Amino acid sequence: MTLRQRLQLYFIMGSDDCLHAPEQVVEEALAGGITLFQFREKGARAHSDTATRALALELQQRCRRHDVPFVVNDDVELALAIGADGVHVGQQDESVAAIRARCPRNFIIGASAISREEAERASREGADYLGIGPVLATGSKADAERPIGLQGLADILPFTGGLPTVAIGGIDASCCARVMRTGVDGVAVISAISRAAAPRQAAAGLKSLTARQPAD
Ligand SMILES: Cc1ncc(COP(=O)(O)OP(=O)(O)O)c(N)n1
Ligand SMILES: Cc1nc(C(=O)O)sc1CCOP(=O)(O)O
Ligand SMILES: [Mg+2]
Repeated sequence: MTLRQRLQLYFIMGSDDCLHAPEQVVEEALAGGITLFQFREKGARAHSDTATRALALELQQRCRRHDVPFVVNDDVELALAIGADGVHVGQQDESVAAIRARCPRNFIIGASAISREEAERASREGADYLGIGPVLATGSKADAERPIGLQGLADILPFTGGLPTVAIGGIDASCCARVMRTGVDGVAVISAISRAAAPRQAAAGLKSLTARQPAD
């Protein structure tokens, strides 16, 4: 599967995001068909460093068993130390160029963009994919910027240098199909799966809503 295909249903999660045990939520999300996972241990109830590493290793094992790549948010050192498949960084994090210079060749580097300029820079610096948003209002990121909306998302897409893209921020089953019609390769979600009463069914529902039809 190509990275573009891997972005179809990108689940992001840390212990602070979950209604149930994180291991259980990830297991259900994997069973429901997520195609990429990002470990994002942030927030008031986030684990200590030691517990974070232990949880990362546990979740990584589960992703491996389902052949789903495991990406770490922000923490390049943790990602390299545990042999993660990649890292996702935003504008406040280490630059894509600096990470590219010190990481293995096949290491996935994802970058956030909320504007044409940020998308162009990330592409120039060697990012492998872009997370574009917030598209809609989100309750999962305390310092999120103002949402750009579906039109804002569509306006950025011509300036991604052909990189694979994923939309993020406030996406759930009610808007997923509309988001996909902008032309992104997939959606990245936290709460639509992590706070669902039944994460497996939630993931499976999103998976079918993000599936490309042959004519697309
Ligand atoms: C796929 C994806 N897109 C965007 C983000 C946001 O990254 P960032 O702006 O660095 O914010 P934090 O997630 O670090 O709070 C993401 N994590 N994943
Ligand atoms: C982690 C993150 N990054 C965003 C960005 O726009 O860069 S929005 C976001 C939170 C996404 O969570 P939910 O699916 O619950 O809205
Ligand atoms: Mg970050």
